[in-house]
Amino acid sequence: MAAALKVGGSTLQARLERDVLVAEQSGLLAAYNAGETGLCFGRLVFRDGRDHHIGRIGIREDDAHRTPLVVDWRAEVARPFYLATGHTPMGLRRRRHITTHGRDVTALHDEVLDLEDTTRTGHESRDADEVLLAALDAARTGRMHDIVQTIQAEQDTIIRSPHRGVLVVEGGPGTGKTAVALHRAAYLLYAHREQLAKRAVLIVGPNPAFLGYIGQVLPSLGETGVLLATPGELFPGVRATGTDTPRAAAVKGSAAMADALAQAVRDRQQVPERGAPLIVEHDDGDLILDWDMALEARHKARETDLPHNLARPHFVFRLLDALAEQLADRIGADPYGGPNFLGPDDIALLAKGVATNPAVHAAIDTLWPPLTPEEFLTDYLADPTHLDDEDAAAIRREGGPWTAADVALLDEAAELLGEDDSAARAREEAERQQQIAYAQGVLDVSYASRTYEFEDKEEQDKDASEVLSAHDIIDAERFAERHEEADHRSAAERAAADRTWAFGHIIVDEAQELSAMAWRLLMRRTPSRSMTLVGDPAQTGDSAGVGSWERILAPYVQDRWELVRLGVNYRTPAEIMEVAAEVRRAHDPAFEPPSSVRSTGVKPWERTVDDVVAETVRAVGDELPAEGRLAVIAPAALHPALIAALPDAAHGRVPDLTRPVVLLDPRQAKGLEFDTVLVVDPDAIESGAAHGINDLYVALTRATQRLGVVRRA
Ligand SMILES: Nc1ncnc2c1ncn2[C@@H]1O[C@H](COP(=O)(O)OP(=O)(O)OP(=O)(O)O)[C@@H](O)[C@H]1O
Repeated sequence: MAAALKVGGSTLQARLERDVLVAEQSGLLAAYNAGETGLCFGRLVFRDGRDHHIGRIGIREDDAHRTPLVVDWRAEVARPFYLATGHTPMGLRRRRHITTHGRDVTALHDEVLDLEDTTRTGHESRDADEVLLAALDAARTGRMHDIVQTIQAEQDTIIRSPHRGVLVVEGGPGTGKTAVALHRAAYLLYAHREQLAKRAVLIVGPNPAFLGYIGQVLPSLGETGVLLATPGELFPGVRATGTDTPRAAAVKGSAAMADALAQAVRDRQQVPERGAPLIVEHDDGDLILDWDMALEARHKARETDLPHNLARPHFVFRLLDALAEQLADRIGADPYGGPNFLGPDDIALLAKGVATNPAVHAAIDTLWPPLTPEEFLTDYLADPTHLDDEDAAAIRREGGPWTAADVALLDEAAELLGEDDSAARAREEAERQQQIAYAQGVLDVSYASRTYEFEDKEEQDKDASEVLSAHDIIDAERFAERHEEADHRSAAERAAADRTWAFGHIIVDEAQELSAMAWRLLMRRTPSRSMTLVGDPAQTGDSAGVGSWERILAPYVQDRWELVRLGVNYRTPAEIMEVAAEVRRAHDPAFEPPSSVRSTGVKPWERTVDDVVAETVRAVGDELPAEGRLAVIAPAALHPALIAALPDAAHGRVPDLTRPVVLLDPRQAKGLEFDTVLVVDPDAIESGAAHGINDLYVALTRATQRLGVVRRA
């Protein structure tokens, strides 16, 4: 790859070749890297003698038949690895789990599924879940790992679901929703490589720390055609660094904003006041742009139903015509009432004068200005209209950085405004013509070399006529287009820079957190409506439930969506889950958490103290695992004191989760997990936000081993 990147040359041909090479090499590199960890993790021996090794990627022998050596876990033939049971062995005689460390095999676990088979390997395990439990018990690293070795049957069904529309995956904490969604992306990329590699997959997660946490999973499976983004990163060129009050975010996210913005765009299409026309100085006499004239032009422009910037030329041309006509009428008028003195040439000349007068354009611009989404929204937020007074006050802002909620509004504005890209298109067309000329040159060279190749041959003419050269089957225009297709960055990179990109599939984690305006944005990014949504009503700020999925999805897909549920908690041991469930039961006595797949025998502790910071520091000292990670989850207000007292803890907007101790607020902790978790001042977390109980529930369910609660006296 390094060599490929160094390939010099500024010609189009050299650049194309380099880009193709780099794309190829980076794909290969991802596959090789994936191969370094757990390349092969399973083996299936069938009763009929078939014997397959299963791995993260498929590998074939370099023989004439390209014999499979390792079968990709996503292939149909690998399915019994995840689904076969003693009850339904799916033709299996035995299933082996192979555990490796680097290039060494460190453990083998065999399961015999054919009871008549009496041969033994000595690796038979008594507990079928041994490999799963070992994976769940392992020390955390601060990065999510793939689960291909231990995908459970209920998860496998979702990962391979043939459903083409919107699939909603619901489940309590730690049920593997995120893991399943990521593996589904990997599966879809495998099963529909043709469509998806070109269109890329978008994964939307709640915050940058979470994206950092899950970012390695797909590359570790050899998949790179994926773009990860938070909802605040979905408008190319804009970085959302500001924050909104919860009230402002709620107003900006509400569906009513779509109408308000549409109205506000119409407000920017003005006409002069009646009786107060605009007077424009012009060499051939002042021009009078009045109410009537502008109203007629605006009516015609709006009739096109085009977005603001695209309808604008219609408005401009109508007015230019009307003003030229006004001038002609005035100059050429016959005082005795006869026909106009001016001939068509004179009129054309007058029209040209009007159309090239900058003052005319400046006047028209004040009525129907060309607008960028950024300009428009900045103005709108300074003086929000078409909202009730309280809502308007909540979002009013003069300048300042963009927020995540603004991003959906910018996208909405971009739709309403449209982009007048005629200048850019003219440039592109000129470039295309250049490429065609270049391609013609290449074809001419190939034609010349064809004659040369056959020069020595006796029956030169006959042979030559039977051999098709590039020249015979392709013309210069098509040749140029082909090169253009092979050109450029990866699909994911192109997608990241293009607001109008249509993704092949979108995965949304914490989907119930998204606002109505954010849904509008995401739906525009996936015209095919191929999506996997992940959420848990009990962990989100919304009063959710199936009803809310229907409310969100029905406007876009009617009833073409499917809900699946996961019911087993793989992360949190039973002891911790009991504490978390108790907290919820105080509000909802019937609450049932997902059942934990394991228990550790370690009970969570709780201490009530006056000085929560000092107690937290002591607890960090006591609880810090020898291996693995510890998180302190505390309300944001306590962070300055905790940062001072725990100087080694990672903290901030995107904390480094691979450090031994990390300080987070409850919202940042969403989706993450740690060996040990200390929850500080739970009462403040619970009362700190509208759905504080959900935030506390999230905080209490992040640990894989130990939980401590430091309560304020
Ligand atoms: N089949 C499995 N094999 C091994 N580990 C698994 C399996 N399923 C889930 N896990 C592990 O369980 C943990 C929880 O998974 P994940 O984060 O996907 O859950 P979640 O439902 O998204 O949780 P939350 O809603 O609480 O964020 C992860 O460490 C994941 O790797």
